[in-house]
Amino acid sequence: MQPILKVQALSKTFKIRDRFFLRKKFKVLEDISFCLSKGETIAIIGETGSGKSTLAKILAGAEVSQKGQILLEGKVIEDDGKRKTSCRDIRLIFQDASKSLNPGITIGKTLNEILLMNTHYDAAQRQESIKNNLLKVGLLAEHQDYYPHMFSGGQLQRIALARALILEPKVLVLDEALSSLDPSVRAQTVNLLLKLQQETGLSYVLITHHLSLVKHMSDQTLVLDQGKVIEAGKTQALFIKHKSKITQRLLNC
Ligand SMILES: Nc1ncnc2c1ncn2[C@@H]1O[C@H](COP(=O)(O)OP(=O)(O)OP(=O)(O)O)[C@@H](O)[C@H]1O
Repeated sequence: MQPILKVQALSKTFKIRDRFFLRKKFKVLEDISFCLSKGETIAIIGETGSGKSTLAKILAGAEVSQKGQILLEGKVIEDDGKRKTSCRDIRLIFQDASKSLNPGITIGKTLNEILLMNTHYDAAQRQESIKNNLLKVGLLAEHQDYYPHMFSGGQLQRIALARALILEPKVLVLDEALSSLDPSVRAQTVNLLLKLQQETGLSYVLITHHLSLVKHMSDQTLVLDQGKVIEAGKTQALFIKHKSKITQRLLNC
């Protein structure tokens, strides 16, 4: 079966200045490759600074790579640093949902603007889509009239999810998206994500420091160290048998 997402030899270099203000190149990702099937989850783990968030941003089109390809359903969407299509099929959710919401406008308006910019829906269709998406993530239709400060942390993460889902993406990239939630809200959100995955065949790229989430949610796991893949495989197998000391250290956390 053709993978929904295929990443081939993706590399990224940042230009930085060292302490003597000299220009230096810093390789943050080197030759990253993986495949993700429809309805599957891949976890990306690694020590701090290993390049996980940079990879998440590149996948979602918020940052560009320098080399390598990203293919979605067999079609090249990024080729050696050139993004070919819009990023509505791969959506990113990060840790603090409130930071990405405009505090001055209601949730309904935020969702409506996304639909206005990305679809040809008329007003009635947009209203229907907003209502359905809020219900899909376990919120109420009335919540569209609320402002971001009127929600709890868990509800804000659900809004981030509704905002990501409203354009019917194929892949969701969850960059520590569940980390700031307290354990019971996190468990509810995980169940919601798994239910959505079962119902719609969504695929997830899960970036997290929480090993219990990796075990519970992911089919395969990729271990990054200093921008390189040092180990990859089926999650269950990787937890039982791994070769690298870094993986050992991460799994013992
Ligand atoms: N825009 C940038 N310019 C220069 N260096 C950057 C930039 N963004 C990230 N980096 C560097 O790239 C490296 C990887 O950062 P990244 O945020 O991808 O790591 P991470 O694995 O997500 O870390 P964490 O687990 O702490 O979130 C870090 O050394 C970081 O300082």
